[in-house]
Amino acid sequence: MAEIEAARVIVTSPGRNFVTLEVRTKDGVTGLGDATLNGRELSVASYLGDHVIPCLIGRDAHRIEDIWQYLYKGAYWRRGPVTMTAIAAVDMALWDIKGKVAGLPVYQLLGGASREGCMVYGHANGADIEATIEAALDYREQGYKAIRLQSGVPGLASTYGVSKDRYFYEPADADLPSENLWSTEKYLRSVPPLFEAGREALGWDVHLLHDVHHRLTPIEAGRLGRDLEPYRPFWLEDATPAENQEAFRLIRRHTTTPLAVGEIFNSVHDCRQLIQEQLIDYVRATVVHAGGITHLRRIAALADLYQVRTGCHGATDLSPVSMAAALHFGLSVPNFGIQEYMRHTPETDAVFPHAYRFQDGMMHPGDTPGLGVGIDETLAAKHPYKRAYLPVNRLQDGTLFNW
Ligand SMILES: O=C(O)C(=O)C[C@H](O)[C@H](O)CO
Ligand SMILES: [Mg+2]
Repeated sequence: MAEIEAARVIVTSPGRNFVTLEVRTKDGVTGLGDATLNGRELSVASYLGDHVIPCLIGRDAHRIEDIWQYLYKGAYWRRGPVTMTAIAAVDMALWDIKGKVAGLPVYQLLGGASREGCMVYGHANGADIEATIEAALDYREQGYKAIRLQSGVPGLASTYGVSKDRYFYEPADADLPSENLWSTEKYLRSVPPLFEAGREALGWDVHLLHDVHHRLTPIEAGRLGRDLEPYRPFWLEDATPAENQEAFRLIRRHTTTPLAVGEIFNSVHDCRQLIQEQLIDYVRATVVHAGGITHLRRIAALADLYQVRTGCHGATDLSPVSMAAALHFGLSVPNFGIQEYMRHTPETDAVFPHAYRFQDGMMHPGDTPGLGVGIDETLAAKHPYKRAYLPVNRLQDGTLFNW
């Protein structure tokens, strides 16, 4: 028995907001879990502080599955990003504790390494094709084996995924949601030339990826997928909103470009049909928003039956605690595909010292017992919470559109 004596929520903003749960046992072992929900951070902090932590005190931290079921079924209100992020934070913290008590890195508790490291993809973006390709060449120089290409769209003032800073793209950019303008026609014309230039400059030994960010209808996505086929993209991400999972049947009918979706999923039920009908190739559900390591393993196990691989979300709003958990998961799971790696700023890395490392396009979680991430609370306290929102997106006639 590792009795839970206390738990608390730490909110810090070293360049961007992070919500972290710390769980402590009577023996003084602590575990960390990420509870960050971009733009809605304080709702999870309250869910944990007001409703979850009181139920944790006195429980056995080793009973990870039982506590997961207790928080999921016991709340009566199932699923949803706030609930599943809160459960994820508890789950990560408990795996961290179990690893520390066992003296083993979490991936060893999950069955051990299935590979030497996790292939990651970096983000190359630029205002135009030339700038994007220049950034991509830089990533290749650093050893990346997979690069996401996002470029400004000619005729549109700003485009999602294209930052002012070369390495540290931050989508939650304002105190109230900023507004982007969107034109599907202009966008659809801009992507094939980007990939043509990408193959010309980078050759064929690097994987190229692209994120549509839910902005196309299924038939438009089918056309884009088909137009990109000559350049063999690794995947086309979030081609259309996935609340209606059947929509992906229409895309599949028109293209063999591999499809990835799921960064906003929070449960296996969000992707059950997508997986069982083999409508996608990669599922992007992630540790922090899909119920922790415990639930993500369930999603991966279902996906494995249908030859769907993992491709976990890993943007900057997923804290280093999530990145570590994703790497322990990715190293162990049989059907790992790729891991997104959007680097954190040096300020974030200083608040969350970690054991994971990048080398030659691959990442490894390290062999420190537990997840291998700490929190420097003195430093964290110097970065108070600052409200920040993701932008909204409108068509040129003012219609609010998908983001
Ligand atoms: O990393 C990606 O693929 C994204 O689409 C980033 C998201 O916009 C971001 O994480 C939202 O919080
Ligand atoms: Mg995305």
